[in-house]
Amino acid sequence: MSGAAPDKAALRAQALAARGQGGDQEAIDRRLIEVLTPFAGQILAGYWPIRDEADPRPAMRAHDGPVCLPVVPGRDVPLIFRAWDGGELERGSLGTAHPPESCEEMTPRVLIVPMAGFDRAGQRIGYGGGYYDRTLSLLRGMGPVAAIGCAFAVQELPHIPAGPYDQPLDMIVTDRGVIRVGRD
Ligand SMILES: Nc1nc2c(c(=O)[nH]1)N(C=O)[C@@H](CNc1ccc(C(=O)N[C@@H](CCC(=O)O)C(=O)O)cc1)CN2
Ligand SMILES: Nc1ncnc2c1ncn2[C@@H]1O[C@H](COP(=O)(O)OP(=O)(O)OP(=O)(O)O)[C@@H](O)[C@H]1O
Repeated sequence: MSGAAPDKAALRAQALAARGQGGDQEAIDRRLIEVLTPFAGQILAGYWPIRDEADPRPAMRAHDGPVCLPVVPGRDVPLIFRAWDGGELERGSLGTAHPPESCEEMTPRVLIVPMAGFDRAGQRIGYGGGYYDRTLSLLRGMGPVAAIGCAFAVQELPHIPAGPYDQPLDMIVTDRGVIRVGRD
């Protein structure tokens, strides 16, 4: 292995281990709320954190507009999103929590995207299901979408090799700053 580029599984394991160190959650809250201000009135997709993921819920609660959460409808298909008004959630099979079927399905215009790892070019690694790649590809085909990655700064990796399906992020918010992809 020496000299070879680390593969995605190794990068994912490295970033997830680093995630355990955590970071300044309040700094993430502040920055997320700030970058979301221009999206007032638009539909925001957040996520319900699993284990020690950075928590986007304070920013979701502060959003001035409709908020929805992802639902996994099955393997190898895009996520769908259901309205979340602070009500009860159901447990999903992958350790997720999502609104019940009675909640309206929505098409978000801005998404806070969970990440295992990221790099400064806006490439991201998730849990490996390809869910956000498929979802962003679909949404971007329908109109303008802002994908905002959210993670602790310790989850940054020097370089993530981009595959053909990988959808880059537009912005990354960490406890140490905001990375505006393509504008730094
Ligand atoms: N909070 C959150 N919600 C999300 C995602 C995510 O990454 N984070 N997803 C992003 O695609 C989708 C769900 N996809 C997932 C794919 C795999 C696993 C998974 O491997 N779960 C492990 C636990 C991992 C851990 O705790 O660190 C498991 O259930 O064993 C979870 C979600 C939609 N919702
Ligand atoms: N639009 C797509 N069409 C077909 N296959 C796809 C698409 N997007 C991703 N995939 C496949 O999904 C698999 C997982 O992709 P990847 O490792 O990039 O997931 P991830 O970004 O870590 O996961 P997630 O987005 O769920 O957090 C890969 O085999 C990839 O080829």
